[in-house]
Amino acid sequence: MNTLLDVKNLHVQLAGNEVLREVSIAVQPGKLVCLVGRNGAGKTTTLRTIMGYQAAQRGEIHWKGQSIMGMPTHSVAALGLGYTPEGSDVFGDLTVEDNIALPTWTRKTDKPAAERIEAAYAVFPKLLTYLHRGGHQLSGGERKMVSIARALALDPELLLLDEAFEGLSPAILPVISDGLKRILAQNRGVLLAESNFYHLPRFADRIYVIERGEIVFAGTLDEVERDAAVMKIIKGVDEVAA
Ligand SMILES: Nc1ncnc2c1ncn2[C@@H]1O[C@H](COP(=O)(O)OP(=O)(O)OP(=O)(O)O)[C@@H](O)[C@H]1O
Repeated sequence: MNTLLDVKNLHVQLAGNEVLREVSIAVQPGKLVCLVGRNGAGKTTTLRTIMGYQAAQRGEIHWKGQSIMGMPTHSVAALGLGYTPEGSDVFGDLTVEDNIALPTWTRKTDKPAAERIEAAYAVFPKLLTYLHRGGHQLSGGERKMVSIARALALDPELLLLDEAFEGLSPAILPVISDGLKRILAQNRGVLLAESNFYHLPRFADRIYVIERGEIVFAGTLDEVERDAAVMKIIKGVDEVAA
């Protein structure tokens, strides 16, 4: 299967500290790849470096075989990488409808805007029931759905998602999880950074565990669960995140 994103041996220094060391991650179309690690392990830095917000000292980042290392963020996004940062970046003064339409004004693709917007609502159909509500009037879960839908309106082939589940009420977790399934069904890849192992969807295809800037494990969810040493790290993750 074609690899969308191929990160190899990435090193990143921040304020003189080596925050990422030898980080390697691959994501294929229609696959959910999870990067799990405790707070401060390096998940956000990994996603920001891929998106070109953060420079790397060494390593390689390839998108469909082409190096994107050092490319400015707008060029990376134009290639088809969408990013939903941690926390809400929904515009409070805009309606749900306008928040989601925004990327179609700023990024033109081969697909008509209406088709891109339709694909975004297909992931979270519930958003259609409060199209005209302002961003300020949304719950945490609703804001999360809007921010993911907005990234999807860019029509990305890969979505980088930072902490999709953090701080959300238990009732909303399955809604986000179902949305992820629909994103994969649209044949988009997803790279999900998550600090709480127990939030990882069972349908995840591959798990990378990151600890102090290094990938310490890569495998399936079942394989992680069978590895006592890795589970010990993950239990620490859960204690921090709980
Ligand atoms: N701008 C910065 N300057 C210096 N150090 C930084 C900077 N940003 C992050 N760091 C450090 O880099 C390390 C990795 O941070 P990062 O935000 O990538 O972790 P994370 O796994 O995403 O954690 P969280 O879930 O808390 O966001 C941490 O030790 C953090 O303190």
